[in-house]
Amino acid sequence: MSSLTFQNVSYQYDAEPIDIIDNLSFTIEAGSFHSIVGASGCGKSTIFHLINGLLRPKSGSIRIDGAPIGDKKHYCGYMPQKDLLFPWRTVGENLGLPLEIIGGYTKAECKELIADALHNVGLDHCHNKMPHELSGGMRQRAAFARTMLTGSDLLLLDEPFSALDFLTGITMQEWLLEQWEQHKKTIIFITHNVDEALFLSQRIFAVTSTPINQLTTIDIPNGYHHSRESLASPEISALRNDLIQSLRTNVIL
Ligand SMILES: Nc1ncnc2c1ncn2[C@@H]1O[C@H](COP(=O)(O)OP(=O)(O)OP(=O)(O)O)[C@@H](O)[C@H]1O
Repeated sequence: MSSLTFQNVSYQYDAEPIDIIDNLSFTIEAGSFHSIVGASGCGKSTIFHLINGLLRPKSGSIRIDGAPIGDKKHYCGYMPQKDLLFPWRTVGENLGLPLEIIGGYTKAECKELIADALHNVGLDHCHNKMPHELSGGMRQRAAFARTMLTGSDLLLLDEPFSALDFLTGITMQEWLLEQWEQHKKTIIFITHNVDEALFLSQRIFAVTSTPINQLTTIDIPNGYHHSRESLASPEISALRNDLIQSLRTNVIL
């Protein structure tokens, strides 16, 4: 399991004269489920790109288990909003990608790892299918399986269910919780959807300032059952109202 620490991190895009992230510090404990919720364009994906190394902070440090990310390899799996399965590869071949990147696996080992990963997400029968033959929910499960095959303990999930219809979306939320409970990964989940964050998370980081110089922390009470019924409880309803109120102060129109 991996913990993550941002220490005084700042970032601005070269094309933009202003900071997107300004002296931001926070910690995420190993094995936890955090959501980041915030208005469109506030910098949530930028935080992910700083964690996965696509962007480098202008100042400050990002550490995994206490070590700078520059010293680490294959420390996180990243699942973007669009599944980005390669349309010319079968589902099985798509899942094999992270194994090819990491290297060192025999053909037989790859075959077994891919078969296990497909089984884990309920897609045993899809190994030889092309991505366009899958439904939206199946594609997201395949993309999640591919992210799991990075072998990383830290998973960054960027709005993975936002393009799905409502019922598929809530089914996928329940499925993701089961995956988290089973595999004990550290998950950071970006969403615009307040109820999705309340349903899934142990802690929510709300982006309530631009540039992002702090994250407003909302802790979900211990003993919360992560069920649809609990979402309607007075305690969670009060949290929902607080969260919406604080997010509204930062809407960029
Ligand atoms: N490559 C880039 N070059 C310049 N500016 C960028 C770049 N990528 C993002 N930005 C700007 O940085 C800001 C934050 O973008 P980011 O994608 O992190 O926001 P977000 O909160 O993830 O948005 P959304 O919820 O809409 O996906 C936005 O103003 C965006 O226009």
